[in-house]
Amino acid sequence: MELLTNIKGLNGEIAIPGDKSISHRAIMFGAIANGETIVTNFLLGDDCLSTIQCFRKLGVHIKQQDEKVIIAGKGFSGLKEPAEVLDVGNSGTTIRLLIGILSGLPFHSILIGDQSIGKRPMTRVTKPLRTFGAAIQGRQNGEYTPLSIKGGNLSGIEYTLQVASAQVKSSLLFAGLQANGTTAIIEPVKTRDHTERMIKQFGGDIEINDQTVRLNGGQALTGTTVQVPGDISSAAFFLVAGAIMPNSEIKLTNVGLNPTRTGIIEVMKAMGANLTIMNEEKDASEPRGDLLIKTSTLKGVTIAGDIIPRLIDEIPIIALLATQADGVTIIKDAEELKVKETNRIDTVVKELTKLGAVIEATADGMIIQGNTKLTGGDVSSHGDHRIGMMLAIAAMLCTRNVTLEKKEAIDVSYPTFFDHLQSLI
Ligand SMILES: O=C(O)C1=C[C@@H](OP(=O)(O)O)[C@@H](O)[C@H](O)C1
Ligand SMILES: C=C(OP(=O)(O)O)C(=O)O
Repeated sequence: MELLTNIKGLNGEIAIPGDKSISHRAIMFGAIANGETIVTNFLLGDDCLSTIQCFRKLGVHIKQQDEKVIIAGKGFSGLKEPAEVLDVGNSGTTIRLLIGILSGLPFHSILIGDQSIGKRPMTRVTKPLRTFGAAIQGRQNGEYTPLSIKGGNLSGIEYTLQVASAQVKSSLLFAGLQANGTTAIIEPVKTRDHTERMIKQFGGDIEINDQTVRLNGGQALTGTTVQVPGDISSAAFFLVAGAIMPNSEIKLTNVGLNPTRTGIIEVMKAMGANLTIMNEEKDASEPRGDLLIKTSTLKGVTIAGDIIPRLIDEIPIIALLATQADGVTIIKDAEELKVKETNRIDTVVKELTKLGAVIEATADGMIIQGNTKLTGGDVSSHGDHRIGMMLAIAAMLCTRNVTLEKKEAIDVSYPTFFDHLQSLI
């Protein structure tokens, strides 16, 4: 598609669509709890729709009407052996969390996904889940899909995460809920805590002590109402757009502000962004508020260490932000970018370079020169939603034509992205 270029300002207000991580988990907890769960502001992205389809194949009755989803939960024991293969599409969250759920269930299931999923590492979950007692097979000893799982009879374990990953932590917590005894997960670096919050919201008991999360198996959860806040990872594209475009002022409403996700706000403020948080609701099960962003004068920073998991999905758009700041920006400790929908170090560097950015890949991140003029060219999302959206924002600063290949990838997390962008012009 031809992207919009040469834009002179963005103004208006956007209600950011539901959070992807929370939408997935709302379906999963709704399915394993007893009784009805009602989810509002559910994200209608392809990834979350894949989660719904998988749980339907596991025998769960799920009614979806636009952003409202009603799940008839019957507990873990209400899940039935699927007669068909479970297809997670492009969704890493769906597959890794589902493996944890299926590990506790006494039946056989097969999990597949798209080409990108076929390259993403699964040993990070399959190895500790085997220690719980699950039988899991797959290519390269359980590293890659297709995976086959025969679960049941789990015993709780104590496990220190080898990578900072909320998907691994959550997968093991789902297994722990079904295991005999106690499960303890130790996180060297804190990652998003939506699973822990939702266990409490569904009436479960979970102890969080510094960086150790502990729960007992055999707990019964109860269905509830989940009001999904807007996704800060989606808001990030418009935060950056508002900051780097001239004559801009954008209000983003109902954005999730869970502290394990707000690294982008801290980095933008450190870079000098004219960003204000308004109408904060701190006491909700998931904190939320509105964000106001205005055209900003920015400076380069170093982004490294414990903040990385708190902004991991925002790094492609932060790279674009850095091209418009004064000075150099260095991103370190972000090797995990290599195992996302694409190798996001390579795809960011390759595609932004085509548009005129000066950016260099390093072993664990990138080095971005600031104050660069973006020109134009033919770019591709490589099938990665976050790369596609970042390029669409970059194009608005370009002086020549920009075409985007594989724009449909954006439907994974933000199907209304282009409508929202257009509404600001
Ligand atoms: O738990 C989650 O919902 C997610 C965790 C992160 O992945 P990792 O756990 O692999 O870091 C993130 O990149 C992904 O988009 C969603
Ligand atoms: C990495 C992402 O998602 P997932 O791991 O669920 O595919 C993402 O949304 O950026």
